[in-house]
This record gives sequence, structure tokens and C-alpha cells, in this order.
Amino acid sequence: MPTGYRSIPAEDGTYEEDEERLTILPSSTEPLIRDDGDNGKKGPEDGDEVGPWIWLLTVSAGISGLLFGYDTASISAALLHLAPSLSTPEHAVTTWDKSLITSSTSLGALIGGLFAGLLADYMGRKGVIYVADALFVAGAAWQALSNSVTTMVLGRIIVGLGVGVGSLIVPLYISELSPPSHRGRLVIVNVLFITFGQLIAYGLGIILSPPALSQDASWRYMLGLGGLPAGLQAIIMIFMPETPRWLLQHSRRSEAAKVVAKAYGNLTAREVDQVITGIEAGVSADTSDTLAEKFKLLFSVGGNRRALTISCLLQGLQQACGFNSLMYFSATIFSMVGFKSPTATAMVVAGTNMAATAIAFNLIDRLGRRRILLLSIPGMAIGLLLCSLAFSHLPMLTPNTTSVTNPWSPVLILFMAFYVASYALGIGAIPWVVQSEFFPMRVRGLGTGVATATNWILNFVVGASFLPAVELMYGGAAGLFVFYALVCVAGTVAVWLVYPETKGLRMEEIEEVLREGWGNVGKRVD
Ligand SMILES: O[C@H]1[C@H](O)[C@@H](O)[C@H](O)[C@@H](O)[C@H]1O
Repeated sequence: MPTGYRSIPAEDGTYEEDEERLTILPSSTEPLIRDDGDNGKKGPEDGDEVGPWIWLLTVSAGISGLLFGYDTASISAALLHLAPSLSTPEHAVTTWDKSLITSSTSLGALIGGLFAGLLADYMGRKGVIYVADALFVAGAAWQALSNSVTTMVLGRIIVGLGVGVGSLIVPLYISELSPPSHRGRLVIVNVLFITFGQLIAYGLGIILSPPALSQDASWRYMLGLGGLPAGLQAIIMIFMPETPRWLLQHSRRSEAAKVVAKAYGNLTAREVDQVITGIEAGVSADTSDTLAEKFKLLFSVGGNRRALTISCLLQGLQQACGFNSLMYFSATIFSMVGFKSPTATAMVVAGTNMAATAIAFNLIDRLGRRRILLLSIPGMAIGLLLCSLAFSHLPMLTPNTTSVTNPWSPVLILFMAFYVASYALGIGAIPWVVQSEFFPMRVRGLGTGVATATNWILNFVVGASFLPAVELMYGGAAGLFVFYALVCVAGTVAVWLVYPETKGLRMEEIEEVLREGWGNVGKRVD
């Protein structure tokens, strides 16, 4: 039975003052959204295939995703080696210093993510990718040359700023360039790059460790190498365009038409014009809002508030489910439960994450975001409870004790892989897609900034609280995983209540769905 929406006629002139300022779509009594069966073509932009150029753009922009993944994951291996180099006769590196070094990146990302959207409104999407690259290069070099904990923390903050800026701008850039029928999967290419970056970081963490390199050189190379892809991306980006939406907002119509013609593949001139007119309807040429006005619009207009709530809910859930405790500490967890090569075992987590993200890439524009989320989040709850069961049968060892053989150890890996796969299939990727497509142009920069900041705040909280929570909580890791499972149960209910399907809709149409209500309530026909 196909799933779809009934038609949602626009309400002529019935909006309040503020609402009216955002009422930019022409009113229409046409069905807004057809049944979302695969053959429901809605316009010239709804082709089955997209041209090679858009893939090239996506991959080039995705290099930032690679760095996001690499820079957040490479620290776990680097931490094993940097203490002697950063210690001084007065101050030996402590565990507290190590957590500060790890979490300062999330703090930097929080600040970078918050401001990147506003910056993108003023200097363009492409310009902000250069900013991210400059931060990646400067941060990598700074870290590699650090000689004290303080300078290292500064380097981590600089790289974190780059991670935050990149995490917001790349999905936004790809979304604004993509035809609706392929938008989800093209944004997921960036998430695939993130997971690939994490895998490479783990792999290089093994390859560059002593005896291959001296202890001092090993961590400097691990952290410094992140600068190279950023330099490469900055060069490639010279040849990449600005997005049609930003160009139209700055009254550069003919340039926008050229970009649409190239990005969408084989459209006639008339079809390009149709696409441009559609986008234009959703793009306010008024770029003079002050920050206070943007805030007011974001919170006082119902549709914007709903876009913000849903984006922050998904971004918060992506982190509060505890996934990154595995990303940052899986080697520690595996060594605690007696694995002989914990870093190699941790690669199972990173590998499964990437493989399942590839499946999400294939499914998102066919199955839809809502359906995938409602499979992913309950799946995670089950996976977490199974992991908790395994943990309760595994005695926690102090790190570096001789390994023990316990039949529950391989079972734990299996359960963890199930949890990670469920995560990567939906909530690991979809929040980045959603935050880039839900906000109307006028508040897009600010809205995506707040959603990205939500992601990084909770990323920081999970990273900083994991080890103390395992120590202090009733049941240790088993107890903590039950807590994460409860977060997933609450998340499933929340998503079921408020998340509307947006597969195949133009970004301007999504705006209309949210203006009407939560999208799901009363309008969705299953
Ligand atoms: O989308 C990404 C991806 O899922 C990563 O594996 C994870 O570490 C990040 O926190 C998340 O934002």
C-alpha cells in the first residue's frame, strides 16, 4: 500500500504579520505532494539519474566529512603516545589532561557549528568551506607541533572549529545543489566520508604506532596528516560553484540558472527556468535581517519552530543514544572485557558503521526518512539491551590485565555490531539530511547552526561522561547501556509523533508541510 500525503492547499493571506513575511510560496490548490511511489514524477528536476557533475561536487565537498571523521577519531590512538612528549618536569600529563584534549574538539565544534550558518548567509556556502579548510590545516599543523598540554588543547579547539563549520556547511551545500529526488543520498555521501575518515583514523592509528615510528613521531604524524586533504579540498573548491539558492538570494539569477543546468543533468532551457522559478518562490531576496530579527523569526513562526524542534530532536538523539562512546572508547571497552587486540576489534565498530551507512545511502530516497528512522531507533534500543546483557556476564578488568577467555566476549562484538548497524542505517545519517532541508531560506543559517550546536553539546556530554558513568553507575557499562536504550525508546515515540516524511519534496515544499503542522498529525495517509 503506497504511502503519501493528501493535498495541502495553501491558505491565502491568512497568516499573521510575522508569518506573512515568510509566506513566499505561491498559493495553490494543486496537490502539494503526490503519493511517494517511485514513479511519482513531480517536475523536470525529478529525474531518475543525476549528471556526473553533481557527484563530483558532492565528493569534493565530502572531503570535509572525511576530516570530520578523521579528526574526531584519530585522537584515541594519538592519546596512547603523546604523554611523554607533552609532559614537562613540573607537570606530567594526567587522565584529566587527556579528557580535556579529547573533548576540546567537541567544544570547538560547538562554537564553529553555531556560527557557521550565519557566516554562510553572509559570505556564501562555498566561502565557508574555505574557512573550514583553513581551520583544518591550521589546527593539524598546530597539534603536530605542540609541546605542552595547553598548546595541544588550543590546537584541538582550532581543529574542532573546523569540524563544526564543516559539519554544518557541507550537508547544506550539497542539499542546496541537489535535485530533490537524490538529495537524501547525496547528503549521505558526506556521512559515508565521515565514517570512512573514522575508519582511516583507526587504521592509521595501528599502522603509525611504534615500532613503525618513534612514540613522539607517531602521534605527530597521526594528527598532522589531517591537514593534507583540507589543502587538496581548498584547491578543488576553486572550480566549484556557489549554490543556486544562495545566488538567487543575492539576485544572481543567470549564474543560478547555469548551476542548475549543470547540476541537474539534461534539462531543456525551459525546464531550467521552471526549476529556477520554483526555487525563487522560496528564496526571499531580503537578506537584511539582523540577528535579533532572525531569532524572532525562528521562534515566533510556527513552521520555523517546528523545523527547529525536529532538527534539534534528531541531532540530540543522534548523540544522546551514546553511539560516540563507542567511537571514542571502544578500544578501552574491549580491553576492559579482556580482548587481546582491542584497537583492531574496535575497527569492527568503525567498519560496521561505514557499511551500514552505505546501506542507508541506498535506501533513503526510496524508503524515506521516517520509515528508516522508525526502524533504526527501536533497533538500537534492542541492540543496547543485548549489549547490556553481555556486559553483565563480563567481569570488568583494569586496563592491561592479562586477557581472559569468556564466551560472552564474541557475543558482545556481535551485539555491538547490531547496535552500530541500526544506528548507521538511520539516526547516524538522517539528522544531517533533515537539518539541511527543513529550514526556510531566511532562517536556514541560524536554524542549522542551532541544530548543529545541539549535536556537538551532546557529543561533548557523552564523551566527557562515559568513563565516569561506567565507574559510578549501578551495573557499570551494563547499567549505562540500559540508560542509552531508554533514550532510544523515548526517541522512537518522539519521532513517531512529530517527524513528517520529506522524501522527494523540494526544499520549498517541505517548508509548506511544516507551516501546516507537524506533518504527520492528521495529514499523513499510511
Ligand atoms: O553522522 C555522524 C556519524 O554517524 C559518525 O559516525 C558519528 O561519530 C558522528 O557523531 C555523527 O554525527
